[in-house]
Amino acid sequence: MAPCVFYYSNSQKQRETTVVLGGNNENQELERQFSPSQWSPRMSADDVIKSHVTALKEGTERARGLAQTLLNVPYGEGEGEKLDVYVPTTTSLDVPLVIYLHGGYWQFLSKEESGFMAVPLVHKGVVVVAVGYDIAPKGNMDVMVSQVRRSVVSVIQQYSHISGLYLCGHSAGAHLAAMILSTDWSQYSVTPQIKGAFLVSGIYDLLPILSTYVNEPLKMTEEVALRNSPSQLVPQLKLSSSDCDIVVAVAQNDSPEFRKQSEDYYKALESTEGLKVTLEDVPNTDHFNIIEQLVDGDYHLTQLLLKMMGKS
Ligand SMILES: N[C@@H](CC(=O)c1ccccc1NC=O)C(=O)O
Repeated sequence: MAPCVFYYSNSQKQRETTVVLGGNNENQELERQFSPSQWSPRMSADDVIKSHVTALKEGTERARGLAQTLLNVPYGEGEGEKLDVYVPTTTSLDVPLVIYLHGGYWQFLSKEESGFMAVPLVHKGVVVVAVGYDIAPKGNMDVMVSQVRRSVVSVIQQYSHISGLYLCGHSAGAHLAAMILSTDWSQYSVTPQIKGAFLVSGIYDLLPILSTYVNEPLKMTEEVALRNSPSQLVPQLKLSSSDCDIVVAVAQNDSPEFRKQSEDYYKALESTEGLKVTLEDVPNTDHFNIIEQLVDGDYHLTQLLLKMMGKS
C-alpha cells in the first residue's frame, strides 16, 4: 500500500485552488461537503485520515493474526480481482458470511486494510470476506461495479454451504454494496440471495460529485454517474433484493450533504413497497470512526450486524 503521505485531505488543495482561481464559492462549498475529513470533531483533517488508515491497518493485522485466513483468493482473471477470507473455527451448521467493501472514494485503500472488522464476527462464527477492486485511476466506475458484482458470484459459488449472505460497505464501499443490491442477475451464472446489507456513510447519487475533486481520477461523465447511481436504480433493487434487510447508517458528524445522501436513499427505499429498510443515525460518530469501531464487539453497529445474522 502507498504510504500515508499520499492520503491527503482536500484542505491544502482547496487553499491552493482558491489562490489560483480566486475561488468559486458554490463549488468550494460542495467540495467541503464532500471532504469527510473536514467534518470530524475529533481531529484535524490530515490527522483524521492518518488515524483512519492506521486504525484499519492495525485492525486488519490483528485479525490476520487471530483468525484463520485465505488471502488473495482470485475471483476473476485481473490482478486486482482478489479477496481475503477470514474463517471462524466452528462446528455450527449455521455459518453466515459477510462481504466487506472498503471505502476511500473509489481511489484510496484496498483489501489490505479491510479485515479490521473480522475479529468480533469470526469469534461469533461468521465468515468475513474483504473484497479487493481496482481503484481509480486503474479502475473506473463501471469496472469497479462489475468487479464487486463478480466477487459476490464467486463467493457464493465457493461457499454454497453458508447459512446466509450479507454485505457491509463503508462510504464508496456502501455505494458499491448498493450497486450489488441493484444488479440484474440475469446476465450472471447465479442469482445471489442477499439476506442483509449494512450501508455505512455511503454516497448513492453520484451526480453532485461530478464537478468536485473526487471525480478527478474517476473521470466520470454524467452518463456514467447516472447508470452507477443507486438512487436511479431503486426499481431494480426492489426486483433483485426484495428479501434483503437493509440498514442505511450515517454518522451524526457526517457533513450535511453526506447525511442528505443517506436520508434521501433511505426515503426512496422506504417508500418502495415490500422493502425492509431502517435508517441508523449513529450518535457520537464521524465519517471515519463510524466504521473503525467495528473492531469492537460491543459497538452498536457490530451488535446490530450480529443480530441481523442471528449471532448476537
Ligand atoms: N479527501 C477525502 C479523503 C477521504 O475521504 C479518504 C482518504 C483516505 C482514506 C479514506 C477516505 N475516505 C473514506 O474512507 C476527505 O477529505 O476525507
